This record gives sequence, C-alpha cells and structure tokens, in this order.
Amino acid sequence: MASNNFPAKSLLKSEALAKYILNTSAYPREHEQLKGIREATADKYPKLSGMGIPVDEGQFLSMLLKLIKAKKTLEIGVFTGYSLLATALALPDDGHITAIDMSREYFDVGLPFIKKAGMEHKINFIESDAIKVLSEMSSNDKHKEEFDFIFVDADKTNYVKYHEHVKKLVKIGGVIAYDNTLWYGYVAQEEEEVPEVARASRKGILDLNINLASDPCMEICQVSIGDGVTLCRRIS
Ligand SMILES: C[S@@+](CC[C@H](N)C(=O)[O-])C[C@H]1O[C@@H](n2cnc3c(N)ncnc32)[C@H](O)[C@@H]1O
Repeated sequence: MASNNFPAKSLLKSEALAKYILNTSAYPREHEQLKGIREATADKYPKLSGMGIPVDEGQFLSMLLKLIKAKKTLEIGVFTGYSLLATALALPDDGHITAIDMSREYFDVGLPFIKKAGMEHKINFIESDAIKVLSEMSSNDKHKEEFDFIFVDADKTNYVKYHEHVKKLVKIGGVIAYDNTLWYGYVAQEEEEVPEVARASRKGILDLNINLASDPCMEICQVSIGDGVTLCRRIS
C-alpha cells in the first residue's frame, strides 16, 4: 500500500534496478487488460496508484498459481483489481476467486478490464469488512480447507488476525501469500526513524513476521519482490 506520504519506491532496491526489471522482463509480458487497470488506476487515483501490486509481482503470483495448479482462491484487499485479474488469468476456466474489499468503488474501476479479459465469471466480489467475512467463514466447517491459494493485501494492522482465520481456510499443501511484509524497508529500521503515518502498519507487519516464523503449521519463505511477499505453505 502507498500514499503520497510514503516513498514512491520500495527502499529495497534502487530506482534504476526496479526500472531495469520492469522494462526488461515485466512490461513486455504484461497482459493488455492488466496494463489497462494500471493506467486507469493511475488516472483515477494518482496518489494511490502504488496500492496495486507491481507488474513483476503480478507475474510472480501468476507463475506460482500455475505451478501449484490452483483452482479455488481467496483474495483479501482487491483495490482496483490488478492482483485479482492477474490471479483470474492464471486460473483454469473453471477456477474461482472469492474477492473481498470494503470498497466497491475501487473494484468498479478495474471491472471493465476484467470483463474485457473475459474473466468476470471466475470472480465473486464481496463488499465488506474482511475480518467480518473471514470470522464467519473460518467458523463454518463448509469453508475449512477450501482454498488452494489465499492472497492477503489489505489493512496491515490486522494481518495477525487474518492469519488466524485464513490458516483454517487454506488446504493442507496450499499457499497463503502476504503482501508488503518488508513494508518499504521500515521493518529493518528503528521506530523513531519511520514516518508516523507508517508506524501502525509497520507494527502489524513486524507482529505478523514474528508470528509466521514460529508457526509450526506453515513452511515459510519471504521473498523480496515488490514490497516483500511471504509465502506460507500449510503443512499441518
Ligand atoms: C493495497 S490495496 C490492495 C491492492 C490489490 N491487491 C491490487 O493489486 O490492486 C488494499 C485494499 O484493502 C482494502 N481494505 C483495507 N482494509 C480492509 C478491510 N478491513 N476489509 C476489506 N478490505 C479492506 C482497501 O479498501 C484497499 O482496496
């Protein structure tokens, strides 16, 4: 997530290196309708356009979804739908995504591109507070071990709570991916050095990272792509 108070780029790599990756391998392979979402988002929300996952991360998730042959996925934090469409494009034709965001307005910006890509039939969008929906789902046996893949990219202060719920919803052998687990590099800085606006989310991410590192039900791998993505494979 980014706002105009945050650094435009992750602190993790130089601007030149980020540009090199995007220009060399990511932009040339970007699906036309994903590009459409990216450009429409930049037009409509110039200060928020960094909220969508970067193009190289979209391609990473797409590759991962195909490798694990995911069919049923859950997305928490849709915004204008970049990661959602990247996921939909990676699933087979009978794949299905349950996508939750508290704002329908954001989703509607990306929807025409999702439709043009012929992916609408794979998506069930739920406009709601994700904690509320996940509490209901995780207490209902019908949804236990339902999903092959879960992508969490919403309010960072709730990530530990999300983990309590989604660990019950992912299949054994399935994958949960948490976005922004390096939080612009602020996780490695002292709190006083971090802008106030980023502190609460930094704390949420620090708590999640510690929690995941000691979760015996998950094999984990923290990848420094985008703003950091932690993959958790449920092992028990
Ligand atoms: C970083 S953006 C998601 C970006 C998206 N994955 C993409 O690639 O474009 C975070 C989203 O989470 C949503 N959000 C934040 N807190 C939420 C909550 N408690 N329940 C549901 N959605 C929430 C916001 O409305 C916002 O659209």
